[in-house]
Amino acid sequence: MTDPQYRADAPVVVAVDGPAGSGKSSVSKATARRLGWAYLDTGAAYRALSWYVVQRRLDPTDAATVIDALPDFDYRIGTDPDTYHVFVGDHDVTDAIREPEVTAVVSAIARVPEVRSFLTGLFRSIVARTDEPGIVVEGRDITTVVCPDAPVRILLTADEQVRMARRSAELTGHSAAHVGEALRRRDAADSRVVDFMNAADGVTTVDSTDLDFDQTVDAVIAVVQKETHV
Ligand SMILES: Nc1ncnc2c1ncn2[C@@H]1O[C@H](COP(=O)(O)OP(=O)(O)OP(=O)(O)O)[C@@H](O)[C@H]1O
Ligand SMILES: Nc1ccn([C@@H]2O[C@H](COP(=O)(O)O)[C@@H](O)[C@H]2O)c(=O)n1
Repeated sequence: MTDPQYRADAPVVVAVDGPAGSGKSSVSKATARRLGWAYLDTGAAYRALSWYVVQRRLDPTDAATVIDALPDFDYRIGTDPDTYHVFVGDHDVTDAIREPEVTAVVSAIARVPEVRSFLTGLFRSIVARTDEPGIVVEGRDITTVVCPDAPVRILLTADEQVRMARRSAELTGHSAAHVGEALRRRDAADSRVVDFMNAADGVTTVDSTDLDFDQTVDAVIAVVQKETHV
């Protein structure tokens, strides 16, 4: 019997994983824009849930409390790379979810299995509802858990020192040492939950250590073209 979720015009999925600061969001967004496809930032959902928990003055380290918050978590995200916005209820949290207070607690929220399965379901339904011919989906477990059957699966990486330097260049008012330490700590915590440092079978590694931004987007698009002939 045909899967009821099957659509003959289902979007081509480009799954992108990688560590913090590897360029997943910016490179995936630029790739989607160049292809005229949709873009889904999955980290934004983990961040928005963290924002919601902090706003409600709940304890982000208490898994039961976080799980109890899920049914009321009213989350919406745009998938147009040019008009990308994130909402929780009526609040536009697009900028707020990038604040260091939110980033500091997101790994604790992301390690809760019930949170992961709730958000994985949400991501899959957003992908299934995409009207564009393709969608670039980026995060930590897209190539392995969320969309393991995607025709294009990429691990986007760069040396830790390079990632730290790129991240601290965009955060004014924070010391490079502090930014670097926060990035390293978050990667260490996140890698206990999912492996985004090593490419799973069939996943292509794009290492941007020695590439500039445009060269990295070109490299990702070359993988998409090779795998899908678009
Ligand atoms: N190849 C590159 N050359 C130079 N700068 C880059 C390159 N790729 C990404 N950047 C820059 O590095 C910074 C981090 O990129 P981005 O925010 O996209 O990373 P990320 O992997 O999504 O990080 P996080 O997981 O922490 O959200 C951005 O300022 C981005 O413009
Ligand atoms: N597929 C994903 C995506 C993200 N996370 C968690 O969210 C945090 C924020 O992600 P960014 O990509 O916006 O930096 C990240 O540190 C992870 O804790 C995840 O677990 N799985």
